[in-house]
Amino acid sequence: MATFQIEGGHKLKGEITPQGAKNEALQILCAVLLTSEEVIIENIPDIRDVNKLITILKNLGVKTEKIAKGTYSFKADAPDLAYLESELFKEEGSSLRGSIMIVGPLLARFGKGYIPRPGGDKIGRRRLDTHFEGFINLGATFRYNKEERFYGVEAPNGLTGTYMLLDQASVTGTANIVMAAVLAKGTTTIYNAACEPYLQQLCKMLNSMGAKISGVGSNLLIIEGVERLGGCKHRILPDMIEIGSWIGLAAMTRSEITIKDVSWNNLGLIPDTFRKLGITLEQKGDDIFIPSQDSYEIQGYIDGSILTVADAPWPGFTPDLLSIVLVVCTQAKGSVLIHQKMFESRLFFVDKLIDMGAKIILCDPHRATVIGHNFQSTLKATTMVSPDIRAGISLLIAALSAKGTSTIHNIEQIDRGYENIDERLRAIGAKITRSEP
Ligand SMILES: CC(=O)N[C@H]1[C@@H](OP(=O)(O)OP(=O)(O)OC[C@H]2O[C@@H](n3ccc(=O)[nH]c3=O)[C@H](O)[C@@H]2O)O[C@H](CO)[C@@H](O)[C@@H]1O
Ligand SMILES: C=C(OP(=O)(O)O)C(=O)O
Repeated sequence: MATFQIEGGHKLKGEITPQGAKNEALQILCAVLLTSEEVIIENIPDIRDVNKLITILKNLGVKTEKIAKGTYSFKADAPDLAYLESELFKEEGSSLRGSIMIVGPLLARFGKGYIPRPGGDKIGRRRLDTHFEGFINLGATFRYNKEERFYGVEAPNGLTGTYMLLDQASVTGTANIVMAAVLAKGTTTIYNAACEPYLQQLCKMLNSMGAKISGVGSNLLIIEGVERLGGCKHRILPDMIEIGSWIGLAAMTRSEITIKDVSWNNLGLIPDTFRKLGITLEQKGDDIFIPSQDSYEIQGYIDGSILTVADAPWPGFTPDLLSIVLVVCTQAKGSVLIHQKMFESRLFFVDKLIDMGAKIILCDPHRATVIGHNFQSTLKATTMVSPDIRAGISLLIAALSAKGTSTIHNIEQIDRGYENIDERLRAIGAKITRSEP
């Protein structure tokens, strides 16, 4: 386990540029399997999960070339499907969540797709029913080996378009079904589709490869199947979760930070949610400027009741920023209810914040009330273990605002989704040291 040592209590200052979006990159990389032609992808973040998926693609026989930092060329003209039945695949495929999205493209193009139970954050139950029900609706047969926790779908005669109403607006589930449907015979209609910017970007990419998807950005996608897809060039959007993390970091450390090139039009409710916590954000071109603020006051509702920040499928507020909002509230003026509706175990990390002196009541696994200190009392440094990626970054933000030197173990969790984070934060004045085991 690698470790960060963080000397907290210092103001930061400067500019930070967000990396490419992790969750978009995972979808886009899987889509390269849909064509035998060259696909060039720009702004790929250099993070653990993405690098693991690139390794899986390489082992699947996809020709991969790094052209420049963040830019790769992929050509899946002669994939080695035998890898899907190897022990190596069982190990590699289960090490991240995003690997599940190779199934749809493989099924569509080669008539079969396999996957071991995928990894990702342990933040509650993470079922895959939506994915497989979608493939079955398109005509695939499904099998699951319970002992090996290995899933398989097959459609030797190809897939056929149909109408389907998803049981939930699953992000990776929608991406998987869309990637299967683009090569199916006839028309597929997907209602209750997820429509995060990650998915909008995936659909744009697929359309540029020759797919016929309409309704992009809504929860009703209509896909007219085509026989083949060609190559394309695609650029990944800035990571909105990183952007939200840096807003939280600026507020908690009372720092003046400019977040560069954020793609404002794709941030949805994120800026306004932080504004409701009293944080000043200014739009300057396509940048976000956050001035140094000695205090930020949580707004109540019009009727005077206490603000709730809750997650919801897009265009609702993303669940991946709730842990960060929670930590920011520990130093706000006022109180808030954080309601994490999607995941059952994502709020348990608040114990660590309580140890640091934060005033938080964990009402149940989904809800926590936070009573902010308004900087009248600083958090105390401590030693902690990062349980998941977003708790990890939240604890790092807490440590940077705390008095004294904190230690965070298991920072591999943070490295899953934040590129070179210690170096980038040191560049704006953070005192962080990494030690490898
Ligand atoms: C690699 C990747 O892209 N991971 C993201 C993806 O995971 P992933 O695609 O795995 O998450 P899903 O969208 O499938 O579901 C997330 C959770 O929310 C629940 N759920 C989902 C939709 C819904 O309408 N109602 C509902 O209760 C699901 O049961 C599940 O527990 O989307 C999640 C939800 O935005 C994000 O946290 C993850 O960062
Ligand atoms: C939950 C997350 O990731 P994953 O789905 O890859 O576990 C996340 O990015 O916050």
